[in-house]
Amino acid sequence: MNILSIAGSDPSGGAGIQADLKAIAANGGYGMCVITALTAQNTHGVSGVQAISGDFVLTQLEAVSTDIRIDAIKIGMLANAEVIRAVTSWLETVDAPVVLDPVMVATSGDRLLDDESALDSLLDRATVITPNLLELASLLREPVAPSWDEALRQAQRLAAKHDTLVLAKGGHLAGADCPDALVSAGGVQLELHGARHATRNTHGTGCTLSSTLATRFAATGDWIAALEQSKSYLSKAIAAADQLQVGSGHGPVNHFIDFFGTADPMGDWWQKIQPIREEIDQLDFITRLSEGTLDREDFHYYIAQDALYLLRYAKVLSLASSMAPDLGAQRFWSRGANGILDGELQLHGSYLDEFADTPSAITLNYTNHLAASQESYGELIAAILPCYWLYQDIGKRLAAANHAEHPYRQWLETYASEEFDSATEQAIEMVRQAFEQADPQLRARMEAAFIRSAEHERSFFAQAHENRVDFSTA
Ligand SMILES: Nc1ncnc2c1ncn2[C@@H]1O[C@H](COP(=O)(O)OP(=O)(O)OP(=O)(O)O)[C@@H](O)[C@H]1O
Ligand SMILES: Cc1ncc(CO)c(N)n1
Repeated sequence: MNILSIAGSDPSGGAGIQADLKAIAANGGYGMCVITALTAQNTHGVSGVQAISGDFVLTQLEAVSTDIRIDAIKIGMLANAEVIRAVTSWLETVDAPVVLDPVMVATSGDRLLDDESALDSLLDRATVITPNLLELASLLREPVAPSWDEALRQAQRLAAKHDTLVLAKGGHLAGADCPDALVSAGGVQLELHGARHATRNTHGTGCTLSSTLATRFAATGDWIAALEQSKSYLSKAIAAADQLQVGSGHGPVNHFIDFFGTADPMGDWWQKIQPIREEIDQLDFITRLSEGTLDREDFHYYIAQDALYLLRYAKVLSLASSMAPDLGAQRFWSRGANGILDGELQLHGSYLDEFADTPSAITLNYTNHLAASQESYGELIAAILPCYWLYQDIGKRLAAANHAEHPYRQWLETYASEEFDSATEQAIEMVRQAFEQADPQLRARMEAAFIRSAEHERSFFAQAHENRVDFSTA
């Protein structure tokens, strides 16, 4: 589907044609853009506008339409009457559906159209007009609707006046709800209510919604389905906006959230290792440990290997501490290393006559993977994380099976403590922060390191029963 955006440029990338191209691509369309104006703007506001001449807007439009099939058009900022005349005359030569976002002021309050009445000539050609509450009132030359019900009546009047559909947007209303409604001359066709996300990063929501609507209509041929899909996409993009950290004012929405994970990347990782978590739960080692029927010998084999693992793991935590970007993280990983050396390993020692000195192949593989992840801090702590998170998760279930006579009572208690919960939560947060700062390549490496460690955890638990592969030297 080829979608043409006719709009202004926002060099900060969150609104205008930049937002349109991102939204069109994220929704499966091929985006094209004819630029009507250059703006100088950022997340705080607009500091300059330079309109393109009507003639050159027309030259751009003709270059596109004489060569490329256009499946839908989205119109945004038009700057002035000259540009509007150029676009209106060109539209007589094409019959694609038009979503017209009557952009008059930016989210920051800056004006983006010098003569609002000039829009009138274009409204009849639109298929859908998408005004916010202020633009709706302005197009009708009426006062701003004081309530959503009145906004719906205004939308109906505008639809009747121009024989179009009107998408009334309630983003500027006060309250927890963000309603939108598709209205025709006959009345409301579809009303959607979405939760208002608590974020100041809503720069470009209107641009994103209108270009998504054009794209989804080109794909479905149905305005109702197109609006449902568009609202759901925009809501996800707004919910994930704070992850972007672009600028210090009203930042952009997160257009590609569906490509790089759900709103919480850590939740997404946890989902991805679900099959591994299930396998661990079903291992003989875990079920027998929980029932208390695990052979002493198997338990000792595990504990001996785990002691060897922990000695190396403590070194890896110290390394993470030395690579940490801030004091809080440095202290956290260092405390983790100390906790192992002074706490967990004491417990292991209490089960063992002496520490084994030969790591199994499985133990060695896991610690080698940790050591191989030290190229960057993000990757290293992603590799470290499953050891916290899986033990905390499994620890909860094991603790539920614990009782005074349980042969492995002390071990079962260790990983179900509040301290371990809190350490796990902090470790997840450290990784989340590193992930948010990482570029896409590092994010991919972090995720791979995390999943690989989870796989090593499974093999580690399984090794007492399944494959005791020992290297002759280690
Ligand atoms: N905080 C929010 N949480 C959820 N949805 C929101 C939020 N803010 C705006 N929206 C949605 O964004 C879309 C655009 O609405 P709005 O009324 O803000 O349009 P606009 O003023 O044209 O946008 P812009 O601010 O980009 O110019 C609507 O679907 C609205 O429901
Ligand atoms: C170029 C451009 N178009 C539209 C908007 C509306 O948000 C904006 N801020 N900038």
